[in-house]
Amino acid sequence: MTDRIIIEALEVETVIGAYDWERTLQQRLSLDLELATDIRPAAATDDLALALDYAALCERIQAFAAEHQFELVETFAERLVATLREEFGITGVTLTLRKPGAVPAAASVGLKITRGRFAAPAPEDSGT
Ligand SMILES: Nc1nc2c(c(=O)[nH]1)N=C([C@H](O)[C@@H](O)CO)CN2
Repeated sequence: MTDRIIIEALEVETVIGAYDWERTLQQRLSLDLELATDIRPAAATDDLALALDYAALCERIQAFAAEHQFELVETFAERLVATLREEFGITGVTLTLRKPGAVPAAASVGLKITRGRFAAPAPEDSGT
């Protein structure tokens, strides 16, 4: 299964940074996500209840950003992806995180991680 829900340039505000001055203000992060899913049950029924709801995902990501304060973007990314996988039952997530303005000479800096799997596991060897 290779279907994916995508979320692009989702902006969140959070306290994040390794330096003292960063502990006292909110900074903006921009997030791109690809989330493994099988769209066929939702497509066959036209029923949101059977879909991976991108609006609910965005709301949860905004709440996660508001309720946590990390020093490193690495920690934010790893913990966010673990939370989404656990709460939404998602097998695979790719997250690109950008912290615009962190390095004035760069448009943005950040990271990209993939956790879990996007393809269905290979059928088990029947032994024949
Ligand atoms: N790999 C990382 N490098 C740096 C991070 C980070 O989170 N991961 N953070 C900083 C500072 O907080 C920076 O964003 C302040 O401008 C520096 N390097």
